[in-house]
Amino acid sequence: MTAILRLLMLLLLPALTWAESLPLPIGPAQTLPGPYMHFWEDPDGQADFMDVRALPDSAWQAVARRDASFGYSGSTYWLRLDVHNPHNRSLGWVLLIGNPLLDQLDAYGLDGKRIYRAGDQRPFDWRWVDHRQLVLPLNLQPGEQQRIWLRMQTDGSANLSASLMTRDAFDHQEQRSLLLQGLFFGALVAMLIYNLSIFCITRDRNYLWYSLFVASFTLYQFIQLGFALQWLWPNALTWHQLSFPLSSAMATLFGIHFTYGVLELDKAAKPYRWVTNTLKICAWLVLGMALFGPYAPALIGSFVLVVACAIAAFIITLLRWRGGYAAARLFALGWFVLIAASLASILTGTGLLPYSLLTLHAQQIGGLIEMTVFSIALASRIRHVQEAERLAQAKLIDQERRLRTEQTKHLELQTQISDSLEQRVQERTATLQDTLQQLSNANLRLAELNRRDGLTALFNRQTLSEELARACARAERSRQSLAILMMDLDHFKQVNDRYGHLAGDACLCHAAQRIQQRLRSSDLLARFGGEEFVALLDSTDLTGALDLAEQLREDLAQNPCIYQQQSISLSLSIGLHAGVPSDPNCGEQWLELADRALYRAKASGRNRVVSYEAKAFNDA
Ligand SMILES: Nc1nc2c(ncn2[C@@H]2O[C@H](COP(=O)(O)OP(=O)(O)OP(=O)(O)O)[C@@H](O)[C@H]2O)c(=O)[nH]1
Repeated sequence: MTAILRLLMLLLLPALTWAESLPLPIGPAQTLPGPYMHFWEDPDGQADFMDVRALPDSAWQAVARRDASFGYSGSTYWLRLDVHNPHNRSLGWVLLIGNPLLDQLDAYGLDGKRIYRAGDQRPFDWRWVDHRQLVLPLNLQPGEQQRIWLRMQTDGSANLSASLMTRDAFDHQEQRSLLLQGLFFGALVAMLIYNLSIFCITRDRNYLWYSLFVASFTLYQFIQLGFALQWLWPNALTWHQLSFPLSSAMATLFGIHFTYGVLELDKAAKPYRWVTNTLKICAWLVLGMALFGPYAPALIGSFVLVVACAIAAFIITLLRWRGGYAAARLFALGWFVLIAASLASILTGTGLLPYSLLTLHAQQIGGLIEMTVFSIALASRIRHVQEAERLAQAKLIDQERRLRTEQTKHLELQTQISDSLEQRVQERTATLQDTLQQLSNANLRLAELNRRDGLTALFNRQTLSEELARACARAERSRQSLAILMMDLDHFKQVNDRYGHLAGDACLCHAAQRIQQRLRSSDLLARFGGEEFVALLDSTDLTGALDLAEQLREDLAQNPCIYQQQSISLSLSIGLHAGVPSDPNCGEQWLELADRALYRAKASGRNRVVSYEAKAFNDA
């Protein structure tokens, strides 16, 4: 009976045990081993494998979820997993730990007594399989059951992200994964080169900040996905540890610079700049912490910074958008995607979000979308800047055109003013010249009038004196004869008395006219005073002078003055002197001699001509 019971127990034991054991999958499917796992937390991390094996079942707790995720506690976690091969052949399986940032992962029970030791704080060549993630090979014979113990210790997210699959399924998934990762990093590198090229061409610093942002984000992803330890620094473990928060903080810092520049916050209100500067300081603090501080706070600090900056950038972008900055629309979308992706990634890391391909690669997908959106936004910004430049240029051309029109108008006006000024000056000059001419003519007339007698229009006595002096000098020089006739109307007082003064004036004019018309144009006739006239005869000798004087006397005697139908008879007494002057200043003297001859004519009975002769006048 006991033997039968023992046999039954032996037969049932695998079935009972298999109830808690994970059947190894077959085909392309992969299994998440979480629900079959139990864990024991070792806060001090002091327990060794023997201690853990000796733990009672009651010490173990079921993970009870598809992935084993314990957040950022810093404890060491032991996990226990029973697997069995329910198939009739051995396929070769892989337990893939999809979190390459686990500091240490030890596995017991994989391959006899060999202990699998790996993690990103262990040299890369310790790994059994040369892979960026932690790949634990499993080989179970048909019907075989095996218990695996995993020891997980990390300062980062204690998230196992384990999945179980056949070796073939793993190889297949790996090919697909590498293709996607290649596309992902290829896209990032293309964006980096594209934006760097634009920076080199345009010298717009926003493209440099964005390029640095993309470069840091690419490095961050390269580290997070395990490529960096595999390919870049397989043995630089300390650097590898700090490089993760460092690259995250760098990406954030460059993202802040990029946002600041691209949203033109230097032109925006002060609070925008305060917020940005505070975030920059925080980014530098996290950078310092990553380089010189403990890992876990630096890592959490970098995550908090990413979320804070993404939220701040999102809000600032929205405000700028509302403020009329149209280019902010696409940036807002980019930041929103980054926030969602970062939150999903961080929440997965803390275990609050369940493990899935989407949550595992949320940051990659979000980052790629965000980078693409930013690139589009930057490209549209180029168009915006070009459009603004075109408008500014058009405005400038318009302003220049208007300026030229104004200039032309101004020039025209200036020409008009200058023309009219010139015309006015010419007119004024002409008027002035005319006035001057008139003045000169008036002066000439005045001078002429000054030389004439007002009543008879004959030369006056003053002119006679001047001309007499010139004539004497001329005659003396040329040895030509000169004659002076002094004429006086006889009994003119009686004329005045009888006919009146006006009649007397008319008689004076009549006599002047009669005498003038008998003289040559070169002779000069002047009114000497009252009813006396003097004639100055150039180149005339005594005979010629006596002859002319006689003609004058006779002419006046025969031609009375007719005044108001009255005939007024007039007679003329003439005294003369002629000869070649021996002294150029003989004028006044000769005048006196002619006057003396006139006196003699008057005394001799009037109406006669008497010539001055020295002998006859007792002057010899
Ligand atoms: N109407 C007029 N009379 C004048 C002018 N000048 C002088 N007489 C006059 O001429 C007269 C000159 O008179 P007298 O000197 O006595 O000479 P006379 O009467 O001509 O006598 P004799 O010369 O001796 O023949 C005066 O009555 C003057 O008033 C003048 O401009 N107009």
